[in-house]
Amino acid sequence: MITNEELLIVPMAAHQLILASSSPRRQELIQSFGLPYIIRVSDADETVEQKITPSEFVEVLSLRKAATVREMLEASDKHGIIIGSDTVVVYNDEVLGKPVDEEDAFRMLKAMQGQTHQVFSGVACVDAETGKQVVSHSVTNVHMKAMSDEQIRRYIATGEPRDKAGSYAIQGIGATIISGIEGDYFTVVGLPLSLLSDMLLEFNIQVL
Ligand SMILES: Cc1cn([C@H]2C[C@H](O)[C@@H](COP(=O)(O)OP(=O)(O)OP(=O)(O)O)O2)c(=O)[nH]c1=O
Repeated sequence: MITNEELLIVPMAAHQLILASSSPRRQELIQSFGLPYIIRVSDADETVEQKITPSEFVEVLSLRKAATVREMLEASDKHGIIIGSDTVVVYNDEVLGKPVDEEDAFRMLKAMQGQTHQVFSGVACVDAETGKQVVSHSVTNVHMKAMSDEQIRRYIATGEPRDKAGSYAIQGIGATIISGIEGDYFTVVGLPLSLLSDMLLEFNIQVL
């Protein structure tokens, strides 16, 4: 016979996170929760036509990534919480995504060196079964050291800037060009774990 206590535990254990991301960084970070998860990559269109603020932008895209995965799931697989996330760098009112090529990366790093920029990361949680949505974002200020053109070129030659918003990775050799941050580190890496754990509480998922 199943006791009431067991009944409380069973639905929690059955919870599953569905990470809607192709980003190896996000995949690594979600592992740290120690909860069962699977990955389903969304093919969401990442263009936004209307003029919106960076916080709206990352929230819209995070939700779109999660919602696209929900549409892709077979009815029988619609269990768990789908997590979508999007990260952009904002400097001088310009929203910087991933560089299109090395010149684009150079342009971004040249502008941001010696200055402070902001990193916005959005997170969307969507219940695969009910469609319930919770969306939020977090912002971190990042101070980048002054760099010569030669240093910027050397960094680009490492290949690290290629698939990163703002053309750098704080978790890689890019750490050496950052002098400090104000705010959450994981917001910069691309998945605000602290914010996400709070959001999951709204789906009765307790990370700790
Ligand atoms: C600023 C910064 C960004 N990034 C990365 C995180 C994201 O992978 C990427 C921003 O691109 P996104 O478009 O947010 O994500 P993605 O296309 O890589 O993955 P998906 O949409 O499938 O989830 O930049 C770092 O890894 N380190 C950093 O310091």
